[in-house]
Amino acid sequence: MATYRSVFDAAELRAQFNAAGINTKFMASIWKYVLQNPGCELDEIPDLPSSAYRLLRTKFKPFTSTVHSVFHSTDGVTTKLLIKLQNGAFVEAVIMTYDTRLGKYGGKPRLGGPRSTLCISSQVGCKMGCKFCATGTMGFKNNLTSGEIVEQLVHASLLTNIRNVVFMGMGEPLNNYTALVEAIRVMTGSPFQLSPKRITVSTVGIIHAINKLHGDLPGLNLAVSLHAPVQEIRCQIMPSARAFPLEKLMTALQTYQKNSQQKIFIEYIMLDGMNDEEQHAHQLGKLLETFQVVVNLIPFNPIGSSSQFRTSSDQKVSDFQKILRGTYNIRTTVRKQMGQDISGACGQLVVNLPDKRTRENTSLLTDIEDLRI
Ligand SMILES: C[S@@+](CC[C@H](N)C(=O)[O-])C[C@H]1O[C@@H](n2cnc3c(N)ncnc32)[C@H](O)[C@@H]1O
Ligand code: SF4
Repeated sequence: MATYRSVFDAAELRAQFNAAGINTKFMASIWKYVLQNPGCELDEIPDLPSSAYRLLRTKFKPFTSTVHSVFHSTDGVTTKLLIKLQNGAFVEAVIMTYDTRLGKYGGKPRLGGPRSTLCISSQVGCKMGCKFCATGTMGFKNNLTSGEIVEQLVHASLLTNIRNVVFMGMGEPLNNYTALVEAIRVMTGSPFQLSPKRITVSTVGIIHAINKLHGDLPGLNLAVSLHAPVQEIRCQIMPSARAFPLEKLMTALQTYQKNSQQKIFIEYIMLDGMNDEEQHAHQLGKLLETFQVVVNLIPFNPIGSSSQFRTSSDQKVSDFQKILRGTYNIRTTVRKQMGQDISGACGQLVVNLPDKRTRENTSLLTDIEDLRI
């Protein structure tokens, strides 16, 4: 079967247009038309040169991925899209909408609220192998193309008004750097026009990529999955910490902050008895006190009965937060747990076709028209 590139694969489309002598100004109008006419054929797009139609017909598709299924969480705010890629692999994208006007839509959350956030995947699986993460247990399958990354935004935008994008789905975005940069450039350009301030890239701490990030994509938010205040604990739960030691990571973050003049988001999963004691809060406070950061304490989301981890008690989380705030004056928030019942919460994304348990516990929509408003 012939494989096609996504029209949202900007580098490929630009290269092909340049080679054929077609003005690249037509790219944005192609994207706009596809966004407004998601079922269209590329032949229908008006006012393109004939050489562009020939090229599009043979090499490109409006979409290379499809929404296989849509799951609603009973929390009323989380919706997970299971997306099938052209190579047959699946990735997941999660919409969180905080505008939950229930009732009119049969008890389902009404999407389209003003504050929908889309959590996007960058890889099928992940090779970093963090011990607390479901995606990490899959191993690495493949990188997404920039077109496949952008298509997640397009699929979600057809359902609701996406205001923020976070790269916190499956995969390590900085391990797929070229596609990530290309995808974000498309998202921040016409016709999407997302402000870089509304895009957050979350990383386990790939130092060489952090060093390039501000130069390539100024203005976006950087979130770092720190999860431990000392190298020893980090290595126990995140094997990648051996390749990217804490001390060198902090130096890279210092430089990033100096160049970007932006605060950095620090993600810290609260793992019972592992990294949630008072001494850890003080170690973290000392590590971060010279930075402009927001620390986000994340309750651990269960990833299966075999997991060696348990989430910290509310009391421990609250004590930890008090130390960071009170002693070190560090802005510290506690992340809400959402979408657990559809395995749509942080770290629960793993490629799995809808099983019986999931179908029973959630409303599975096979027709995405049900969601469109
Ligand atoms: C799935 S990762 C994807 C982005 C990137 N690879 C990273 O690690 O930052 C997004 C966030 O989910 C967190 N996470 C992973 N497993 C989790 C779990 N079981 N419970 C809560 N958060 C988890 C990660 O540590 C990270 O902060
Ligand atoms: S937490 Fe992020 S880096 Fe670690 S395995 Fe999961 S997706 Fe990969």
